[in-house]
Amino acid sequence: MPSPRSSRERRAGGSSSGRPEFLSLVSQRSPIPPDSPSRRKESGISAAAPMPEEDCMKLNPSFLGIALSSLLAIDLWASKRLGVCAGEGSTWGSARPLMKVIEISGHGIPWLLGTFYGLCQSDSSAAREVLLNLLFALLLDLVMVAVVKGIVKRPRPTHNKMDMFVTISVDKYSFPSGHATRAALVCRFVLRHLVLAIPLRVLMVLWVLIVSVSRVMLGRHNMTDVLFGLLLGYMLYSVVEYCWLSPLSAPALFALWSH
Ligand SMILES: CC(C)=CCC/C(C)=C/COP(=O)(O)O
Repeated sequence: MPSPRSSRERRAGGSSSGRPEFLSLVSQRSPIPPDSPSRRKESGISAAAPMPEEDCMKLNPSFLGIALSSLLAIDLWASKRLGVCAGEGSTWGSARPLMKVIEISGHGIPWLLGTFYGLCQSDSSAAREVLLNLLFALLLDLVMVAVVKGIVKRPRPTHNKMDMFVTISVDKYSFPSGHATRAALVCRFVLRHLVLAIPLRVLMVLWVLIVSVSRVMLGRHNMTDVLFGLLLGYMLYSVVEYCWLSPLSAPALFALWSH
């Protein structure tokens, strides 16, 4: 009965130097190209099963790939540690009701209803213009967040309890945080278009920070979801400013709201 070693050698072409790990050394001296059919036969590698390219890439991950995976690992780890209000039994579980009030302050429904109500009640054309654009900004934000969530499909953190007030189907995904985009967008909008005293302006910025931090503390999001959300909301404001609706650019819309 042949020994396992000798049968392995026969498969490899009868020589131990035919083992694939020695091929690079052999090919330095041999005139036969390393990927020629005879070399493959010698090494026992089937011509019908070439080494998949993606396997080679896994062995040589790019610097960017390593940096991204490390960032995501740190993000998951830190977000889990910061999710101190994720459940009633969590470290800061008693602060959960307060966090949920903060959550509602950045929810789309109160902002949409409030803006719509203001629009119906306003009797100055300047106020109507600002509120109509705020309504446009809120709707644009909802659509953009839904599109990105639907494309990225990043699941919510495992420690999140899905007990949020009114959600839509894409809200099972976490990237980006809709609350963070809305808070950043509304903050830029309000600071630009409302004449507010300095303490109120500071309060507005604080509200954005509190809403953002509360998303991670509630366990709803990872930190990168919130950071990207803030960036997206900030940029969306520039789009709103660029597409600003006025009685000149959208007369039909303004005719709808004039009493
Ligand atoms: C139903 C409407 C009008 C808005 C949904 C608002 C909502 C639940 C967003 C999700 O926010 P996060 O992504 O921050 O969890």
